[in-house]
Amino acid sequence: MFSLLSRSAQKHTFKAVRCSSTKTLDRATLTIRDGPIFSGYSFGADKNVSGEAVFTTSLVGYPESMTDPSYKGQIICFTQPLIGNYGVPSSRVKDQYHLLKYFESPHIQCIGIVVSDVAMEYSHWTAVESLSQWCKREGVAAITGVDTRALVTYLREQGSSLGGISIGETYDADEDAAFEDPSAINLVHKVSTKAPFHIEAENAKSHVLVIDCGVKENIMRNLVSRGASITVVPYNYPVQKIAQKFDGLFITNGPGDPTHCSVTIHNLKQTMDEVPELPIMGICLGHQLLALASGAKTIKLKYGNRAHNIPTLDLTTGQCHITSQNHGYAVDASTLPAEFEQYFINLNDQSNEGMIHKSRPIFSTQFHPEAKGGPHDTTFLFDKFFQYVKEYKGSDHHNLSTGDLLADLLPNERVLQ
Ligand SMILES: NC(=O)CC[C@H](N)C(=O)O
Repeated sequence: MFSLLSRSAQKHTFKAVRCSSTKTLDRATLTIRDGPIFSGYSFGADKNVSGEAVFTTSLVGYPESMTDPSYKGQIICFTQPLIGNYGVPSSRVKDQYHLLKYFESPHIQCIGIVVSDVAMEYSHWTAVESLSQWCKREGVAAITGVDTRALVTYLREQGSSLGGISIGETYDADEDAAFEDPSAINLVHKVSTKAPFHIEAENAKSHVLVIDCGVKENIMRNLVSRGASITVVPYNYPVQKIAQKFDGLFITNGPGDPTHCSVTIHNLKQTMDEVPELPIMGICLGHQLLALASGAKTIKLKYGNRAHNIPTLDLTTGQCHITSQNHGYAVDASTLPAEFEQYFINLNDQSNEGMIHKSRPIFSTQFHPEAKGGPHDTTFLFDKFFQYVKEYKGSDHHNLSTGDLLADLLPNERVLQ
């Protein structure tokens, strides 16, 4: 059994664990700030990186997770011991909505990955390259041969930590480069669209405004496939000025500390004040921003929740759903304002997983109902949102006058379809 002493007291070093394909690979080291050091082998870009080291226990879905903009600036450790065996599909394949079929964004968003044993050979009918080739091509550091059980034990005991991957034969732990802390900056600014764009649904039944804080393709797919045309705007777009022209408002997932998005929080608050009947749904960062705009507070969790099988209780029905999650922050349920109630709670750590307005068509979830890949237990929440949209469209409150909206909104639009 290893002892997990702080690095100032003792730098605990783990030798590379046995893994396949190491003969041809360069040495690499994963260092946790004030924590252990792991020797391994590089199978990605020849590049030293640092960021927040987080772990996910999902068994599949590494292409989707690595392209999820919510992982921006993070080093993902996969606890599933063998990663890469089904290769990587093409980023060029699109679906009928012109959305990426296999990825959540066009590029890898995390800065590095850590695995116990990478599969350099792969087999899958959609695969066009190996995980190693993809990481190299995208400039992402990757280390194999790491005792991921020891790493996760450390992260669970000490909490989220900064880490660095360095490539090379010799590594001197005393010459650590400064660790970059991605939570110190507004990562949403890096991943949000720079200009509004529009996706027209065939035989559109509604028009939804989407605030892009780092949107996943499958969130847009879940909206458009339900007959909604969507207009997607940057995270800092003054949505309060145009919200009354839409049938609903959606706030997406995104990276980093939600409190950095003060402009989005301000805009959301004004929108809720000025268009009180507007249906609103938020996911993950979208949930946190909606909570902050309503007056609640967020907290940083010790090590976050990243998995595809987290049990979550729906407090309105008593039903448990298995959910996909990827977050390091959470809404402090004790600070929810009186007009909201908790919607879901996490059955592992009791943290807040959603809120719902007591009288208005507004709700949000910390977990991911769009979950790609899977599970799909909670996609009914998109149907709930569109039920709200339908009722709003049929109500007196909503005088839709789209008119020249798109022309005003999208001077240099990227209209898809
Ligand atoms: N997936 C997300 O939207 C993540 C939300 C936020 N960045 C967090 O880590 O809590």
